[in-house]
Amino acid sequence: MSKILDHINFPTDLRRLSVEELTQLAQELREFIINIVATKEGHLGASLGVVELTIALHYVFNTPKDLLIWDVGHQAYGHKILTGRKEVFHTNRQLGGISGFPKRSESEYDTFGVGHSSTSISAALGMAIASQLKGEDNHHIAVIGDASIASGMAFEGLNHAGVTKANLLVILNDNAIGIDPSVGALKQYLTNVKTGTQQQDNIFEALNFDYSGPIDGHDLPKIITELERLKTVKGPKFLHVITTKGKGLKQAEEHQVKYHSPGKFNAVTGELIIKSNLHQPPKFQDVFGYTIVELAKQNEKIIGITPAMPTGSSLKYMMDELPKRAFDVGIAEQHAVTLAAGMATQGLIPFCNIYSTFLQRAYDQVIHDVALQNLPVIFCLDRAGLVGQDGATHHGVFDLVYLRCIPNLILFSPRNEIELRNIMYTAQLGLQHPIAIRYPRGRGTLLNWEQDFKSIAIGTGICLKKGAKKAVLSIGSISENVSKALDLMTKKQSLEISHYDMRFIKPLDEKLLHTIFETYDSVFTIEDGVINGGFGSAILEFAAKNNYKTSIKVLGIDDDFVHHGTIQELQQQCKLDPEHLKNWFLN
Ligand SMILES: Cc1ncc(C[n+]2csc(CCOP(=O)(O)OP(=O)(O)O)c2C)c(N)n1
Ligand SMILES: CC(=O)[C@@H](O)[C@H](O)COP(=O)(O)O
Ligand SMILES: [Mg+2]
Repeated sequence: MSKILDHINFPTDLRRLSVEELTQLAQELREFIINIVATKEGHLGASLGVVELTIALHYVFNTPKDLLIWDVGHQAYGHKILTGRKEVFHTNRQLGGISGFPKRSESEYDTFGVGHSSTSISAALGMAIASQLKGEDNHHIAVIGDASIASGMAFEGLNHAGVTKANLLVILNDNAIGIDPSVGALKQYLTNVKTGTQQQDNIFEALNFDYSGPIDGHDLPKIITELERLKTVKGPKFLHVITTKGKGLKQAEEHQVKYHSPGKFNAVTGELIIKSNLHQPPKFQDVFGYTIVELAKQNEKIIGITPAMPTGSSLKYMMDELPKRAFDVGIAEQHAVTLAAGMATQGLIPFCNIYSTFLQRAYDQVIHDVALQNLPVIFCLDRAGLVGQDGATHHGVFDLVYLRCIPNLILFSPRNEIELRNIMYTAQLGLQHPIAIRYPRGRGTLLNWEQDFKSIAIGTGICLKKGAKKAVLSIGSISENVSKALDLMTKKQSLEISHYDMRFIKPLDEKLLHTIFETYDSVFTIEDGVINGGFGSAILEFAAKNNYKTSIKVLGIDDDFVHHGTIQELQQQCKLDPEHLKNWFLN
């Protein structure tokens, strides 16, 4: 039987349908998303939850003239499929395929590039003010989730919008969960609104928004009627919509955390296709999670902090075992950093775990609140380096550069699980400075990683392999590719090359560097971050300062954004895979 979706490529097509047909389309769109995500992987629950809302928005509003902005954008799969990308949706997040997030270069319907949360209200307000100034009468709609609206940036946008006459509609997609359960007082407020037990004034009305809702976000006719009404209301408007994350797939509704981004699953039954963990090295995240619990049981000053990523970072283990000492503060990176700083002033030892890419949002807090006051906060920067399919918005490739320039901050990158454990151990023994420990997404290399702790002397690198002529200096887990590159060489070739794991980008092991520059004809540096200002730059600066004339080749990520693909594919693209490294070292 022919499907309605077969005939829908753009919103103009769906605007010809009856409301009954739209309901059928919603069913088909869900199936389409499920079928493709089941094999290609990606974010699932969020897109399933907004199927009706997506259809209603494109039905009622004149997109792309009316500007629609999806916050984070992980929920925009339906939007992509209905705006010209149905035929290429199977390439979602794959190398050379479409992005998992809205992206301006991909479609005129993607009005704003997203990936990091809570930007939609500011962006939509900016567009609305621009339209006003240009004398245009189009609509501007920000769709934001209940976890994302609790972030500082979103509040800043609401605060400004409320004193404008901008033609702005903020739609709160409230499914009462982020990746993990939503947290905080605003979440409680929204629950009270939903259950009718809210006693105080409506927050959004108090901020001068025309508030409506809460309405059932799966009731298509109701949403359409409400959006039609809102189209006629002037100034800033706020619609509160209640949805179910994972709607339409039983397992995704019942296990919303897991099905946020479930990996491969059976499209018919919803069952996950689970890869065995047996005889596999652990994920760095789990090493962090188990180690912090182990250390915290011995040292009562240790605190764990995550801004909204307890499952992803594995801080969840500590939250389960030591709930009074582990905090999920919601999507609030800036707050997480300054909260840690406050705790450190009182003698606590905060481990503040933040994805490298999301720490970008708390840069001033790292400098002003932590480093300037030299407070011994321990930053654990997860997802450092290339992260894979999330792509350009999420790669943690800038941290070495943006952290290296900050006085007082120690910067370390473990090459393996044991080094991660040992630096965590060392850090909680009592450092005189803050430290950032950056490690990658995914598995390490060791099966026997649960060894007794040994402290690491700050500012020391180590030699992993001795050779005669050339020295390769690596930082962090990319060291594994260097070892593999050496394995690809003939014995004679490999005998020429030494390999050092410098471990600390700051302070550099200057004693070791003097030995290296006095010994070898040429030096290679390698890092899984951008090279303009990172580890290689630090080595170049050292060599220049000390008048070494040795040839230095800096390997890493060029001055460009890296898009999506598997980590292996992207390493090849950046010429950081073992084969390319071998060629660099031999030529
Ligand atoms: C600044 C920032 N911090 C953290 C994240 C990771 N993250 C992506 S989606 C998400 C939860 C979003 O929840 P919500 O806004 O409620 O949307 P839902 O997934 O429920 O639709 C989080 C924490 C992010 N993308 N950006
Ligand atoms: C949309 C978003 O920001 C998160 O869902 C992110 O994709 C999580 O990344 P990990 O899968 O690496 O935890
Ligand atoms: Mg939510």
